[in-house]
This record gives sequence, C-alpha cells and structure tokens, in this order.
Amino acid sequence: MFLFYFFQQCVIKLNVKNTGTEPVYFTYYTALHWLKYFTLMDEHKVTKLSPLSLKPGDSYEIQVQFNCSLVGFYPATLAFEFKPDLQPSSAAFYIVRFIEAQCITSLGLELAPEAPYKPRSLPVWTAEAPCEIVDGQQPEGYHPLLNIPLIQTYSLPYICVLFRRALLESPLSWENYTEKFELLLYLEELQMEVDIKRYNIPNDEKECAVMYQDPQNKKLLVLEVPGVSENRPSVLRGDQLLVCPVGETKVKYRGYVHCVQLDQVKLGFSSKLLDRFIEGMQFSVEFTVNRLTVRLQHRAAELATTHRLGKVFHVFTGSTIPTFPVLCLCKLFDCKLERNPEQYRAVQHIVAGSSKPAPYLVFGPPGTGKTVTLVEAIKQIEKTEHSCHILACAPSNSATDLLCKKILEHVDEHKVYRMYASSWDPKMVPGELKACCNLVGECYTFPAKEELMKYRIMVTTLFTAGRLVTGGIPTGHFTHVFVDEAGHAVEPECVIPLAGLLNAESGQVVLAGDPKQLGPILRSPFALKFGMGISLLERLMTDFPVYCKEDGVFNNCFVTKLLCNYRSHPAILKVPNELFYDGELQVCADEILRNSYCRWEYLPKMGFPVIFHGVAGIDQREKTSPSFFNVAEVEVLMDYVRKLLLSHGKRGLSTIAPRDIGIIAPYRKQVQKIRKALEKVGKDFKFKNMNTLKVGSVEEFQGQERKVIMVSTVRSSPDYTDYDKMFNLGFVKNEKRFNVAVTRAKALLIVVGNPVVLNTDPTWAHFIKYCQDEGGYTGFTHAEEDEDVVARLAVLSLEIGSVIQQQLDPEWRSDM
Ligand SMILES: Nc1ncnc2c1ncn2[C@@H]1O[C@H](COP(=O)(O)OP(=O)(O)OP(=O)(O)O)[C@@H](O)[C@H]1O
Repeated sequence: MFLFYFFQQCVIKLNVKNTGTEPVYFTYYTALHWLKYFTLMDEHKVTKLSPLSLKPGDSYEIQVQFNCSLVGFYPATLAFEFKPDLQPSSAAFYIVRFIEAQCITSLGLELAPEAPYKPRSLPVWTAEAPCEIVDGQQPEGYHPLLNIPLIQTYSLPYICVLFRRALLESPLSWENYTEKFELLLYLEELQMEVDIKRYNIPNDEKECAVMYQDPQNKKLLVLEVPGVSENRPSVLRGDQLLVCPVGETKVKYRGYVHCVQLDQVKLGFSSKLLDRFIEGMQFSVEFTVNRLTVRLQHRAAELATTHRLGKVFHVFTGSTIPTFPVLCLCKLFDCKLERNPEQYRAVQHIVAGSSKPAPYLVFGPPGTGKTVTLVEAIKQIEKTEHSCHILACAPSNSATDLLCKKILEHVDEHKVYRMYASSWDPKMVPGELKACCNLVGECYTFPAKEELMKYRIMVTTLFTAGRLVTGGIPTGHFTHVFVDEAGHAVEPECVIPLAGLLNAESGQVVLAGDPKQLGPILRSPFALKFGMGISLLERLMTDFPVYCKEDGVFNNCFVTKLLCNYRSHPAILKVPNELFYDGELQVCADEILRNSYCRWEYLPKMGFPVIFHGVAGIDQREKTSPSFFNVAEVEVLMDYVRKLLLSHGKRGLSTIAPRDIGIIAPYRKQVQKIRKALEKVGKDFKFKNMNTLKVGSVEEFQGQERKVIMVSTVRSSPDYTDYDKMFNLGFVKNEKRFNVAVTRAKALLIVVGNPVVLNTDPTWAHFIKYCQDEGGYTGFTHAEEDEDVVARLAVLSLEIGSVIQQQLDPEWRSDM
C-alpha cells in the first residue's frame, strides 16, 4: 500500500520484480478504480500482445501518475497479470495490489486525526462489594428538583412481573393511560441503565481513566469522556458519577458534573479525594442514569389521571363537540399573517378558545409559519386577556430560546420569564434573553412561586416546566399552555407542562409541530414497538376524527394545517415536498430573498440554488472518541464559506454575514472540526464575527432557518450505517433528519457528501438524482467507473466479489 499527500498531481514508481526461480511473462496490468485520476505508464508498453519476459531477479518499473483537483481519498486496486509461458493454453496468474491517494489542502492536514483511533474496550463487570461512598461538591447554584415525589422505584424482578404483554399490546385508552405509560417508561429506563454501563471504565491499570486538575478551578478534576458531547454516555451538569482509585475497593468518591465541554467533564469531589489527589492518578469510573427526566414523566403520567386530563386528551369520545365560537377581528402584531387566511383564522380560534377543553393543533410542513402563528396567538392573548398567564414550551433549549426571542419582539421583557434548568450550560444563554431569565451572573436562581406567578408569560423547555409543578404553582394559574415542536417529544414529556398545572375544564392547550420532522428519540426497542415513539400531536391527529379531514376539509375550530412555505426557494423544497408532503406545499417565500443566490457565480447551474457536491472522503475517528469526522468534507465546506463571504457586497449579489450561514453536521466531532476550520478561515481572510455562523446537529437546527445552509453528511463507509441507526445518529437511513436538514435554507442549499454511500438510501438517492437531473451536481462521480471495473475484471477473469469486498472493508487499510 502507498499513501501520499499532495496537491493535484503526483508521480510514483512501482517495481514489478520476479522473486521466483523461473522466468515469467508480464502480460497485462490495469487500475480498477478512479481511472480518471490514475494513469499507468511503462517503457515497454506491456500488453497481452506485447508481453515482457522477466527472468528471476529482474525488476521492471511502472509509473503511476495521479492527477486530481478534487480533495478526497482515492483508494484503487492495481491488477497485474503474469504467465509462465506464452502458450495459449497456459494459465495466467494475478497479483493484486492496493494503492491509496489523497488530495488534501494544508487546512486538511491541520484537521487530520490527532492520534489513531483506539476504542476503549467494554468492561467486564463483576458483583460489587459493599463500599463507603464519599459525597462530592455540587455545582454552585445547582438546584435539583429535590422534592419530586419518588414514584415507586421498581426493582428488576418486579419489572418482569410488570412486563405484561396484554397491557403493552392493548391500545392506549384513558383507562390504561397512566399504567401503560409507566410501564413504557420503565422499559425505557431499563434500557438507559443497560446502555450507560457500557461506558463504565474498569478498575484496571491498562484501561482506567486518568484525571487532572482543572487549570481554571483547582477544586475541580477533569475527566476525559470521549463521546459525551454526543450523549454517549449522556451526562449533564449536576449529574453524578462514582470514581475509585485503581487498586482500591473500599471507598468510592461521588463526583458532581459542573460542566460538560467537548469530550471532557469537570467534576466536583469531596476534599477527602482532593487532599490525596496527585496529577495523573488513575481511577475506575461508573456512570449513573439521571432519573430526573424519567421521574418527571412518571409524575406527569400519574398527574394526568388525577387531574382528569382525559377531558383534554379524550374528550371526543361522546357527542360533546362544541358549537362554532364567536371570532374577534384582531389586528395582528405581525401583519404578514393577516394576508394568510389560515394563519389568521388559527390565531382567531386560539384566542377564542374554540377547541376547549381539547387542544388546538397547528401542523404543517417546514417553514409554513407554525412558530410565528403560535407566537402571534400568545401576543394576542397577552394583549386582550388581562387575567391570562401563559406557559410557552418546546422540547429543546434552542427551540425554546427561539420562541422567547420572537415573543420579546412585541411583549415588554418585564412580563416574560425564560426559565432554564440548572443543567443547561450558562454560556449557551443568548445575550438578548439575559435580562429576562433566571441566570444571575454565572448561576441560575429559582425564585419563589409568588415571584414566578407575577410573570404573564413563562417560557421553558418541557422538562423544566416540571419545576413549576414541583414549585407548587397552583393548577389553573396558567390559563394557556403552548407547545412548539410538539412532534419531537414523547407523550409523557409533552404532558409535563399540562399535568398538575392545567385546569382541565378551563385551560387552553395549543400544540404545533410536524410529524414528518424529528420525532421522539427512544432507546428501548420495546418502548418503541409498543407505541411510545408516537408523539401526543401525532396521536391526536390520527386517533380523533375532529383533527382529521371531513369531506376534504379540516375543522378549523380544532386544527389548522399550514401549507404556504415562506422560507425557501422552490428548488430547495422540491424533494421534501414530493417525498413527505404529497406535493401540497406551496412556494410563498419572498421572491427577492429566495432568489438572492440564483446568480451566484459558483452555482453549477445558474438559477438552481441547490448544490450536491460529491466528495470521496473518509469517515475517521481519533483518539478514544467514538464520534466521526470527515476532513475532505470540511475542506470543501470551507471553500464555500470563503467564496460566500468574499462575494459579500459584490454587485448584483445579496449581502451576507456569517450569521446568515448555518452548517449542519450529524456528529459532534465533525462539528468541532468545522468550528476549528472556521476559526482558521476567519483569521486567514479577516472575516469578522465568525462565531455567529451556527454549526450544529439537526436537533439544534429544528425550527431554525438561515439564508444559506450547508450540510455535511460525513459518512463515507457503508459499513457504519447500521451503527448510526443503533445510536440514532447520522443522516443515512433517517428520513426525518434528512427532511429537517434540507428544509432550513432560504436561498441556497449546499450538501456535501459521498454519493456512493448516500445512494444506498432511497431518500438520498432521490435527492442526488434530482441534483444531477437539474444540473446542481458537482464534485466527484463514480457511476461510469463501476461498469468499467466489471469490464476490466472480466478481462482479467477475476471475481468482482473478492476485490470489491476488500475495497469496501473499512478495516482493510489498517491490515496492510
Ligand atoms: N404569513 C407569512 N408571510 C410571510 N412570511 C411568513 C409568514 N408566516 C411565516 N413567515 C416566515 O416564514 C419563516 C418560517 O416561519 P416559522 O419558523 O414560523 O415556520 P415553521 O412552520 O415553524 O417552521 P419549522 O417547521 O421549520 O419549524 C419565518 O421567516 C417567518 O417569518
């Protein structure tokens, strides 16, 4: 194997040597891949018609020239044919050699793996001997929800008894609501416990962990946990883990997580450990499941029954459909919505409480204005109902922040309170929300309920809403509960802001979302199989006729379907519209904005602002981190970033700043590498505010939009796609992730990826074909070559299976 780094062109020499004891004829040779880029030459011009005799000890030189201007990684197979004599009947024999060429820039070299990937081996756990546990230091200002009642913690055998198939298989009804969700939650928690144990680090000198003192705060110890930023294992601020010095068994030290940074956690321990700590001390580590989120959901499932939320969720079993309400003619804060009759009517119905006590649903494809409709309704209610108190929630912090920012566009900040959980990194709080949230200095505070009850609008994630229940906010205080991105949460999570807070008779619930975008994330295959993967929004839409079309129309008293996309250029919408929305989506985005990149000089085809850039990269890992990255894709992305920012202000082109660009990548390591590369590009080209260019996972981009979106798909080896599925990562074989990623762009969408791997997934194959047909495809292609390989192998009478198998095997490189 040969590996060489270069730019565009390189020549190397190969020697064919007869190391045997008999003469042989060298009759033919060829490269089987990347024929466009490899040229093979020899002086004698060896062919079957012009063979070359090689006596024992003779060697013969072949020149391999590699010519390529596309960054990437090009492994090829070279096949050589020999014959013992030139009789037509004599059998040929073959020697196959692999060659690799990499076209890489200086930036790519900087981003290369810091050290080879060396996964930690999975520990074998033996029965635990009883030991003393020394408690550690919790983070300052950390207020766990201590007084959530501990709802029965079942032991494992009891779970087995509980594992009642009949209950799991019976449809969800109001009669079995609490019982069924509790069972599903236990199954999920059991899986969480099994999963987290895989990350434990054993009490063994070869495999143990080494901690060091935090240079910024000597009271904290830093532990490297590769994968923690991708929730493998899931560790949040305030969580606990146990460490034990290697070789000891009697005492374990409990450490509290003060912060999670990239692949490190900073831990607070007792002075008993700090006093004896020496740099480089070795430890075993046990991770523990944080039960808080599960307990909050158990409580919600239980309170849903005691607070009779059946009136809210199952009200339409009888003939209680309300009569048509009186709608007010309101003047909207966002006057654009007045021009869309569906949005306007939805606001009117929500304000009138037409669906009460049932939830009002606003659903529809991406960019159709669900969030702005919700926010407008919140503002109208705040303006018109003087006794109202509104709770506005979303599953993720980024979607909740977005809601809050939009509310603050028209509501006085003294009336709004954004409450964060103690576990949320204070550095992630956006500057514009600092004046109206519970972050004081570096710490979160949690005011008494009397204080909280003074705010007209409370904005929290679904989980943090549980703090309001724990804090004793009385039922009925919140007259309206809004949940955006409701399709992304499991039902008991979505019920957290309702159960215990909502008055089932008089409260109004509004849910917005799109079941075709990211859905609930679950670990347990059983919880998934028995229905927990269906969100409350989706269940209401499928189980209750009032939310379904009757005679081809929806009943606007209960539900509004939005179909006008105000975000994107039609070329960006075409594939998701066809694949997920039956072509119903209408293009309504502002013409000037959506066309602002149609004349960009780097488009493969003018007027078509979608680029698929094929890159033959490799998905790599480094050190002990399980997360993947693809350097070649980062190089291509940075080339586009540079071109975009350099074209800022050019005549005829729209202005662009880093904040108008978003980069979506499926793995944390790729996100880190992109950030590092952006820093360099920013410095080299003196671009300002590069930190406002958002780089993140699809989850972080759900609900977001940017003028230009780039997507790095990373995967270059088909062998890892099942691994992605298992860990709920990546883009391949995950159509909801695909849908969210490609629908964030307003004017320009650039997808960078390996078409060979992506074409194995029907959704991506559709997208790539679309780009090819429309002229938006650029970068490397492979299709014609495959046929060529077959033809060449046929000439050599080699079997395709064996050679291709070696080409595709991700381990073959390291074997050589
Ligand atoms: N009636 C309208 N007229 C003009 N622009 C609108 C209108 N409604 C929404 N928009 C704009 O469309 C974009 C998308 O809106 P919004 O984020 O509310 O959509 P969404 O349906 O919540 O999207 P997603 O499903 O991706 O979260 C925003 O820029 C918003 O300002």
